[in-house]
Amino acid sequence: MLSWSDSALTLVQRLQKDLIVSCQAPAESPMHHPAVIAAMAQAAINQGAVGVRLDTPTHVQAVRRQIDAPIIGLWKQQIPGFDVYITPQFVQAQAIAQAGADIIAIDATLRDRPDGETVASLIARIHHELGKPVMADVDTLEAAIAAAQAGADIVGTTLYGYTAATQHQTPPGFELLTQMISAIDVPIICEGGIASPQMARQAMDFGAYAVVVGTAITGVDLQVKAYKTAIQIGVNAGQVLAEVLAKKAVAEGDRADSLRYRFALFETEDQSYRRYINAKLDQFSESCAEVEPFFTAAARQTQKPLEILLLDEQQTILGGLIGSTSCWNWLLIDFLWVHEAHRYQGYGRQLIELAEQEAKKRGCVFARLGTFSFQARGFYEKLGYQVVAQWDDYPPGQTQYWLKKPLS
Ligand SMILES: CC(=O)N[C@H](C=O)[C@@H](O)[C@H](O)[C@H](O)COP(=O)(O)O
Repeated sequence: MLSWSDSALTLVQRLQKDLIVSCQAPAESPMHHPAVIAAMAQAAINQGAVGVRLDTPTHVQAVRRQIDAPIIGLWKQQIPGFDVYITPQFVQAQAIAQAGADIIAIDATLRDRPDGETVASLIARIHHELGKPVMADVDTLEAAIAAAQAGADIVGTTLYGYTAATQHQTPPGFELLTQMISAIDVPIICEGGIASPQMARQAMDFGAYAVVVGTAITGVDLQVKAYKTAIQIGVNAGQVLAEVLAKKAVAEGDRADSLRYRFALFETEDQSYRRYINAKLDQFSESCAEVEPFFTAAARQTQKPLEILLLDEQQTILGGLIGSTSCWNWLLIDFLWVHEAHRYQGYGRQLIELAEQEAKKRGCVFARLGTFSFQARGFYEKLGYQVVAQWDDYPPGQTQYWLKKPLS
């Protein structure tokens, strides 16, 4: 009789040198329905995909009823206080296995995990208690090596570009893929950001064991949005032009080539001109090779709000810090306020320190903020911030200061 690890091997071998289709949809989309996911999975298998990758037990169950091909199952769950979200705990792995998945995908990044579990202990439990092979989704080479040592049956580049450690990278992670292939002896699947058949071919040429493609094949919502945005920039350009021509010019003249130009002063609530000029400048920045990865839409989408409130027992807001962590590893503090009855008790300091701690967890290396001469420059300086610029007479009679602090 075959042991479970022999049958796991046979199962993994069914994926070799071929295409796996990820059939997932955003929770708020009408596509996020078991019947729709099952139809997508069936269509993928009918066209020759060797396996599918699915989120949630309900979807795994619906697809299992229809297809025999290997299912890589996962369950995305946000656990408060933790960033790992792909099957973060054993309970989700168990539910996914019971729903009929053949391989369980887990987050195997080096980030903190709930339940005092480690990647190694989770893999061991999935192997021994559920009898299923594990696909370890990673972001870095270190995580890949650790996952392989922990007994992962497959390692995937899935989380490259999606974690603080890799937020400046844009999938597909071909470089990571090749590093993983030379460093570890476990099948490596290239997953994430494969946007065309040519890219899938490229991943195979780099030595991937198999390729998982999601959005480019089944991501109706994201694809429509991307097409729409691209078209919209053009449409806005047309609108901008029409409206510029219709506006009263504040200056006009003749160019050397005898074409007329005009400058139109806009006073409008409409944000489309602002967005248009912004998008054009971003296009320029993306075209500068040395900074291109920092300006891609995917990189900029990694900017995350960071908001901390100080509340009393009745949940009344006594203070707060509002900011964000930028995609370029900076903590940006926009506002800090503490109710006047509660000042000078260390709450402001705590808000800043908590924000810095969280920002460091997200990989930030600097913090920046602005303050006015009538506000709290001394307070920030005591916390290690240094003035790097100032605007005098802004507002009249006052000065605005910009301060910076290294977070290391
Ligand atoms: C990062 C993350 O949460 N990835 C998820 C993992 O299951 C899915 O949302 C992706 O669609 C899947 O990895 C396939 O990638 P792409 O859709 O780029 O082909």
